[in-house]
Amino acid sequence: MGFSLGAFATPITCKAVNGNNSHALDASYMRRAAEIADKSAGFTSPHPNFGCVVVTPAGKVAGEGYLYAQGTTPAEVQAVEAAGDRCKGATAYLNMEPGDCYGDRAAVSALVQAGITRVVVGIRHPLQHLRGNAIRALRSEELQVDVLGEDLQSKATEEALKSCLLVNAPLLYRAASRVPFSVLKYAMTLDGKIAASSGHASWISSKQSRNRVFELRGRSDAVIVGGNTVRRDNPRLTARHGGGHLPMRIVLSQTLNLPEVANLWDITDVPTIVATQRGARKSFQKFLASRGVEVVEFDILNPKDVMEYLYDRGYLSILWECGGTLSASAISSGVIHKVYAFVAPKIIGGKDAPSPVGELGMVEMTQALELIDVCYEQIGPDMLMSGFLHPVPDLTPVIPSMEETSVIDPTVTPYESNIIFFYKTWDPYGAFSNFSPHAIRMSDEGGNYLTWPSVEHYYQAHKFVGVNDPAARNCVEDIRSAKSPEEAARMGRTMERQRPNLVRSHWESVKIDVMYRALKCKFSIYPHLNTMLLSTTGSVLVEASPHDLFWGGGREGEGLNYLGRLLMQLRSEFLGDSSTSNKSSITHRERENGLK
Ligand SMILES: NC(=O)C1=CN([C@@H]2O[C@H](COP(=O)(O)OP(=O)(O)OC[C@H]3O[C@@H](n4cnc5c(N)ncnc54)[C@H](OP(=O)(O)O)[C@@H]3O)[C@@H](O)[C@H]2O)C=CC1
Ligand SMILES: Nc1c(N[C@@H]2O[C@H](COP(=O)(O)O)[C@@H](O)[C@H]2O)[nH]c(=O)[nH]c1=O
Repeated sequence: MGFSLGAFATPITCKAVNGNNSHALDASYMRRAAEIADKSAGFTSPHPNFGCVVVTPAGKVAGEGYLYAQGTTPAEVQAVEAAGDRCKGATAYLNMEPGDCYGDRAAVSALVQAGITRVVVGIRHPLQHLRGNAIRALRSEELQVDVLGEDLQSKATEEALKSCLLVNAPLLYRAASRVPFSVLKYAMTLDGKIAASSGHASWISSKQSRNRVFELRGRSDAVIVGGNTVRRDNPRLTARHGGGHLPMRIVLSQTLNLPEVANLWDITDVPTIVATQRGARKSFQKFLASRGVEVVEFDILNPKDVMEYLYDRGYLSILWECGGTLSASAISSGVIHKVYAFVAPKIIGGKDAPSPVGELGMVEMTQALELIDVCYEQIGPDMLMSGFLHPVPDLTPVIPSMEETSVIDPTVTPYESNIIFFYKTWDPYGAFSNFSPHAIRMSDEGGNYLTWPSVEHYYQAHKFVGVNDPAARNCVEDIRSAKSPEEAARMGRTMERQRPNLVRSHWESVKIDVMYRALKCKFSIYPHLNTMLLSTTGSVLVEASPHDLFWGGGREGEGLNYLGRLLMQLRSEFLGDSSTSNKSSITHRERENGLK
């Protein structure tokens, strides 16, 4: 579950009373909203893709609209304008909750003023500071708002939800993983070669396939190749499909041993960045700069650091059009999310002819990376196979509904709740951190009381408690005597990774209760901590850990914030507001998915 103030602040006045039939209709209009949202992807600089479909009570589509580019007329405004009077009592389908970056409520106002009475939302806005705002505003205007996966749950709506996730996959990856969405594309012969053994590669795929590549480039913020591809192919890397967005071109070259004459140094139509190793060929760097090519130096040039850098520059999606050496490095670094393989019905042979992915260090077929959500499409004579290496992050079902929030802590009011962030122990509410130096005394399995230097010590050690193996028992003792909470965390995580056989069975399903017990003890035995916790009544508590997406809230609200939730639950119990007092009442369908 992800956390957002918007989610906590959503009242439960509007629950859909829908049968499966109406779910199927909702799903089909929502798929249409996602389909039209996607229209802008090829023509504008990448941005969230919004689509809106207005449907009358009689089931007729009265108006449609999609956002052409950031700052242009919102999809919702266009759709209600197109529908005119037929908006009265109609339903609006939005693939994504509108963003409200600058307090601009144009989308919400248009729906309200047009007389729309029901809004179906595909996914909540993935960015935490925008998530839930528009939904809350619409509900406060008495519109019925149904969110897929929250208010509407069925096979049909699941499929529609998927199309909403796909149409904004780059934004979701960016929000969840803090890297741009990366697609590896290559063209290969039927015998798996991306060039002849001479290195010659133009062309493997057909003209139709290459036109599709232009479209893919037009959907991306940048296209990446390695130095060898520049030397070998002298590519242009432009999107030549008749107008639209032109991606930035990026060359990754460690040696900077690149030709002085190259199409990529002509930046008349589109800029080029060369990413290189610090200090490489300074004279050539100067030459590139004189041509207007930007050079960015990295201490160690590797795909991960380059992706983090591009994330910081605000990039959403990257197309990798490199050869096998660089693609292997990118895949090994975990930065590639999706693959597009164009397979041409040609055989070139050649034992030294390059293949699309170089060395990954795998030796058994069982280690092979399996693509998910695979699609097959014939393009001219070629076959295009595409699929994901990582699942598209689904932030929607991880947002707690208001009911769940009320169960966790009834003191949190639907509107205008404050958020109190805590993380490092020296922060104002740092004592809420599990690393705070507050020892706890807890009874073990045999009923004997043991002292643990911090909640973190207790939590980490309990990964190995009850396992009938002397190594596990040693592990528990070693963690208990760790010098610091940091040390305990490091030991627990390392041991869990290196010796998974020592981890107690069902750890994933008991870990919340383990944490709950430790926290309950900590906030019961230290009166000043108890007072501090109660002083936060009415506020949402969030552990602002950017790394831990299970116990923490993540950098952009994408984390599940279980630590914050448990503290709110305890606060509520201490106030006598909840009947649950012996164990964590957080019963969550994602409990078993969390990682720490
Ligand atoms: N059919 C197709 O779809 C495609 C075919 N090709 C063909 O592939 C061949 C080139 O393949 P290949 O040499 O693998 O491709 P690349 O040039 O795309 O990648 C390798 C180069 O990337 C640079 N690089 C920077 N950082 C790294 C890193 N961390 N790990 C690895 N490389 C890094 C190096 O450049 P430097 O040496 O300058 O330091 C390295 O030589 C050519 O024959 C080309 O025609 C290429 C792309 C697509
Ligand atoms: N050979 C080959 C591809 N090669 C890729 O396309 C680049 C050339 O792009 P451009 O100069 O813009 O036309 C080249 O450097 C390599 O990255 N792509 C394909 O779709 N099919 C093909 O058969």
